[in-house]
Amino acid sequence: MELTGEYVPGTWDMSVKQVETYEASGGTKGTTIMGKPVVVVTMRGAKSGKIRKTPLMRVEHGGSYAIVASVGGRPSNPDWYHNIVADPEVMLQDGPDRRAYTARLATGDERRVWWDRAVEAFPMYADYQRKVTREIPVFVLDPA
Ligand SMILES: C[C@H](OP(=O)(O)OC[C@@H](O)[C@@H](O)[C@@H](O)Cn1c2nc(=O)[nH]c(=O)c-2cc2ccc(O)cc21)C(=O)N[C@@H](CCC(=O)N[C@@H](CCC(=O)O)C(=O)O)C(=O)O
Repeated sequence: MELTGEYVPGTWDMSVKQVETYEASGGTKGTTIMGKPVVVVTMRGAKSGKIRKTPLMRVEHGGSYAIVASVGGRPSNPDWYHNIVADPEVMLQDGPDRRAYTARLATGDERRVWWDRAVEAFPMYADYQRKVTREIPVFVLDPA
């Protein structure tokens, strides 16, 4: 189910520009960072109700994805974390493919499995986790 409403870009220029390039090229440009694949997740703002779009590392397995609220190892969760908690119905664009997913916070064994997949896809996640005391949240996105 498509998310409708006014898109309001975030405040990190790098992320905003990556979304613009990704979408303007139909998912053929701006699809990597540091040589690793990136997806774009569209969500609803928890406070504003506006449409928000966030580029995140691509972690995929069996048609489901994980998105990792690492924010480069900052001490607090990113704003987008609160959006997903408030409304788990998102769109995820992986290259040219854009589909609806339902997100859930991974815990216990499931988080361990997906965390390992995430670190395999983007090893810096392990460095980020070592830097912070918070347990970096991992959401699993299943096809809606
Ligand atoms: C800077 C802030 O963005 P943020 O949601 O905290 O997200 C910070 C970063 O995680 C975000 O920029 C990511 O795209 C960075 N990032 C990754 N960030 C990650 O956390 N994990 C990744 O795997 C990741 C990969 C990645 C790849 C490429 C790239 O270009 C960036 C990448 C922001 O733009 N805030 C807005 C508000 C955003 C928002 O969603 N507000 C909500 C309210 C949220 C709340 O309730 O607190 C609303 O509209 O209602 C603002 O201050 O105006």
